[in-house]
Amino acid sequence: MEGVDHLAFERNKAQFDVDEMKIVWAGSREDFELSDRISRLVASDPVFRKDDRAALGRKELFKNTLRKAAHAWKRVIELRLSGEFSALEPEAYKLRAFVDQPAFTDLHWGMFVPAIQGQGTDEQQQKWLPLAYRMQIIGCYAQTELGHGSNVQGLETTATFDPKTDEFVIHSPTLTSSKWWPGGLGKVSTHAVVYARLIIDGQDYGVHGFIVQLRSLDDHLPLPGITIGDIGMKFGNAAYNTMDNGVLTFDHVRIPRNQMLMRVSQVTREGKYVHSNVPRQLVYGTMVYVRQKIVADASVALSRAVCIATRYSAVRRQFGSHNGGLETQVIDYKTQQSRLFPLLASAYAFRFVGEWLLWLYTDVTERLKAKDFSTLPEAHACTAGLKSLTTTATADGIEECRKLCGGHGYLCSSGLPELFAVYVPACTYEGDNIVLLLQVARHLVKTVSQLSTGNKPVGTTAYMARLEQLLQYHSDVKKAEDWLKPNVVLEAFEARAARMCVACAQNLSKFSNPEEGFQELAADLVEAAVAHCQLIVVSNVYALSLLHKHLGDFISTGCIDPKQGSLANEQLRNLYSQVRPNAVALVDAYNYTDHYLGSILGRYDGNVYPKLYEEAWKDPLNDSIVPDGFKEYIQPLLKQQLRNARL
Ligand SMILES: CCCCCCCC/C=C\CCCCCC(=O)SCCNC(=O)CCNC(=O)[C@H](O)C(C)(C)COP(=O)(O)OP(=O)(O)OC[C@H]1O[C@@H](n2cnc3c(N)ncnc32)[C@H](O)[C@@H]1OP(=O)(O)O
Ligand SMILES: Cc1cc2nc3c(=O)[nH]c(=O)nc-3n(C[C@H](O)[C@H](O)[C@H](O)COP(=O)(O)OP(=O)(O)OC[C@H]3O[C@@H](n4cnc5c(N)ncnc54)[C@H](O)[C@@H]3O)c2cc1C
Repeated sequence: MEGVDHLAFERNKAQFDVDEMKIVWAGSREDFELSDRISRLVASDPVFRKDDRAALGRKELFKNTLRKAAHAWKRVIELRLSGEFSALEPEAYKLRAFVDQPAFTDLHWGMFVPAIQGQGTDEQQQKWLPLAYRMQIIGCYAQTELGHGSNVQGLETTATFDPKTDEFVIHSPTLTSSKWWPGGLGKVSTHAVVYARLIIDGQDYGVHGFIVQLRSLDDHLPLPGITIGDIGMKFGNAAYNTMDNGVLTFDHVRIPRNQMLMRVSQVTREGKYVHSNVPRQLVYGTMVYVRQKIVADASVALSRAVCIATRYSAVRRQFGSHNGGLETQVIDYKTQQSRLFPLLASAYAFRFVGEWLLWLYTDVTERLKAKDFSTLPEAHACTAGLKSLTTTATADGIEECRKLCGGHGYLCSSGLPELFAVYVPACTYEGDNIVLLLQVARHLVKTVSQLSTGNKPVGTTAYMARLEQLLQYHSDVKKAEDWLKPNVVLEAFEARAARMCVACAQNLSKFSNPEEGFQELAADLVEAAVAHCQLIVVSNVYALSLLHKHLGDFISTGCIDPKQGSLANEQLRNLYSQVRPNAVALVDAYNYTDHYLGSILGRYDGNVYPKLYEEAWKDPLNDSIVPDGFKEYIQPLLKQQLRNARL
């Protein structure tokens, strides 16, 4: 029934103030009001409709994306959403988020602009940023090649300095050096920040960034020497196919010398290479920025899936009917709770860890401006590790939510297949998750090895300073409620991470060649890195379900014994019972519109069955009663069977 709240009985059970929780989730009252206003604005605009997306072919889908991006930009300007003429303002960023369709603009604003801001000199910023802010040029981030993505130092594209003309010659010497993957490159970008090996007088100075114009600003055709196109359909139907991930090769393309991004190092008119007194890793700065953004976005994607699965689990009933009464809501099954509630808790935990990481990133940015590079390794390890941890958990969590919705979760109208397909590449882009965990492991092993030299660990590794105590630690939990004390949980996680790191460091020391040892022990190192990253995010329910999931680690490192493991599980069951009456209210606190959720199963009013039924009839296959192809392919079969039957 329209207008009836089928979930009202669930909402009435809530034991907390949902409106207050909406503000906690949003970050502040101001943020809440902004999100609320912009999400409604997007939901009520027919151009931003997305319920028809799954049935569109690639070309229509792409054109639809261009239309939405252009309309979003128009809205930003018309409504003066941002004080400045830029889509980097929070209002414009939210508008893009609620439009919910990946587009070239993500890479323009999310990587091209930040690359110039972070690696361009003041002069370069003054020249390029106003053009980019007004979208008079559209840029992408062209780093990955057909042959190399993770190994940035292995890139093959060359930028050779020509002192005669004061230019760089950008060239793709091999097939594997073709740029491959950059979003926005395939069909839209006029410019790119291209990462290439700098060659001066035959000497290779490693990978640097260059601003290169790709297409004419008049007719959009590729400039001479440039071959460019889309790399083809990707996983899922609509999903990430709204994006024109591209291929690009250069045949001796010339650009002026001043288009090398020169904040970190410079090439003079005479062809002299000058490296500023800053770490070369600043060339990787854009990746650090985007990894932090990806962590902040993980809670959004996971919370959408959890919202759908929670509401639907309260609507869906199976078994348990007595005397013709109602069947049991599937959310009341303990197995459903043990799969769903840790994800609900994770979404909240990731929301808060995202805020913390933004603080850390802002802090390191301020320090870098003051030429203090001391916290850069910590910022790199935290952004890399948390990007890996949160995207893996979110991708797995979305898929779990699909299963939690049974068969109907497999329908596109549940919103879950597309959410999964659009999200899962986050485990790969901006750094493959395993490759990033190995970076964290390097940081941890280094921290452990420096303890003997008296180096005091700081930031998220500060717990290592208490190594002796953590190596002696054994949990003193005696009853289930003891696991409710935050300190008890935290210490167990600290001891587990510390012991796993120390074990890795000890095993590494047995190798005469440390690099060989690192390769050999990589799987253990990744597990130690995960333990460290989980320590960063632990909080009550979330922590206990993790402890239960990784019980083997906690017992084998001697932090807790099997009895204490069972007590944690007992406490977890108690906590699930406490979450149960609040579950629907906890997902209401995300304040998502039905437009944004894009899911019949997750509708706010819980009116699932009539709407599912209605939606099925909208499928293009139901446009005709007898399908196209009947006469050619089905009828002859049927007739033949009839003939055979007569024989
Ligand atoms: C409206 C706005 C919308 C905004 C939306 C934004 C969100 C957009 C979302 C989605 C769009 C999709 C975007 C996808 C884009 C991409 O994928 S771009 C390509 C990304 N590529 C990668 O991430 C490549 C991964 N590989 C690497 O990062 C590196 O190659 C490596 C770190 C794995 C190894 O680098 P290498 O130079 O070989 O380093 P090592 O020898 O291992 O280490 C040397 C030292 O450098 C330190 N280090 C490494 N990286 C960094 C860093 N980023 N920052 C600081 N320091 C770093 C490392 O720890 C070593 O230190 P020590 O010598 O002290 O041990
Ligand atoms: C949707 C999408 C959008 C993208 N957008 C952009 C973009 O805008 N710009 C851009 O430049 N790039 C972009 N990329 C490329 C992306 O950054 C790379 O794909 C990513 O960094 C992974 O690199 P790779 O593909 O080389 O993976 P590989 O490194 O080839 O990974 C293959 C396997 O090898 C393993 N592996 C690799 N190295 C190691 C190691 N040292 N130790 C152990 N295992 C290892 C990995 O774990 C993985 O299992 C995008 C990719 C995708 C999927």
